[in-house]
Amino acid sequence: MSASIIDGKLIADHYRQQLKTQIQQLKEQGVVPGLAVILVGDNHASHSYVKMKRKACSNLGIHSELYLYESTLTQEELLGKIRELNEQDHIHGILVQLPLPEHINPITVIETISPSKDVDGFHPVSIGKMVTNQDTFYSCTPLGVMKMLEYENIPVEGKHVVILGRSNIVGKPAGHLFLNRNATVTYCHSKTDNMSSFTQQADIIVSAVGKANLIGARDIKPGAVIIDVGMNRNEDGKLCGDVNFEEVKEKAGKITPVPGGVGPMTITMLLYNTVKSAEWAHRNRQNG
Ligand SMILES: Nc1nc(=O)c2c([nH]1)NC[C@@H]1CN(c3ccc(C(=O)N[C@@H](CCC(=O)O)C(=O)O)cc3)C=[N+]21
Repeated sequence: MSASIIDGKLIADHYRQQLKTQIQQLKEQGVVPGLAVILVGDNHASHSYVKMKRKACSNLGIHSELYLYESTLTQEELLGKIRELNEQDHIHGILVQLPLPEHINPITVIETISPSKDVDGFHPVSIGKMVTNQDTFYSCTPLGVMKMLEYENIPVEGKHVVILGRSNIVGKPAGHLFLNRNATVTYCHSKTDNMSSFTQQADIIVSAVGKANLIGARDIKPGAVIIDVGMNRNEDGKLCGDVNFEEVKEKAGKITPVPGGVGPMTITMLLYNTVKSAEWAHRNRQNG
């Protein structure tokens, strides 16, 4: 029995259609959702991601502004720009593309973004609300994973979810979103002894490590749901995830490919958070 492949592009399109309707309704009330994207330096991958994000915005009718800076930009200059954008009513989301140059402290930068415009869900206020199961902006990749499972009608409550990786932007928040949905969560990371003994018990595996072929068929339970958040290049320079797809798909129940899995959902959730922010701002203004 071969796994069914979860089509991230198709699911992303489904949610983008929903967003289109919401954006239309906002526009009828005179509100255009606005996203400011800040990119510092000339990291090639960052430029290509930012391009994808802005294209997705323009396809949906979200206003986007790009602020491009040389890597010599000072931290104070960057903070100044963020403070300016915090004050602008037509900007509902501020995204500072990571990674930043060495001389800029990403924690300070993230903390300068107004929590009401933190569409990446990286601000400590957003994280605190997520951990205490309150409504807030959730980190886009973990949120995209949850929305994918929802679309596929994959049950989460009571299931054993094994998260591989504990980064602040993917692994850690993913565990909290699953916990909020009443899953039993195990985190594995670089110091975990015998990782395979955990993954073999998982109903759902979310891998966000960044190591090609980390997960093989022997590491999973038959029928398990495999969500691959890894982004690696294999020997021939092709994009691949953490999972040995060809091998694992013969044993898994459902599996996401790379590319065309979680990636398109990440961008869709950025749009989702931006629209949510515009709706909140509009409602707050109406309620004075
Ligand atoms: N402040 C900030 N917020 C981010 O959300 C953020 C960031 N910084 N820095 C970099 C990472 C990376 N990231 C991706 C988004 C979409 C795809 C994506 O759509 N990938 C496509 C393939 C793209 C390709 O072909 O190269 C896919 O998986 O199908 C990948 C990666 C957002 N990030």
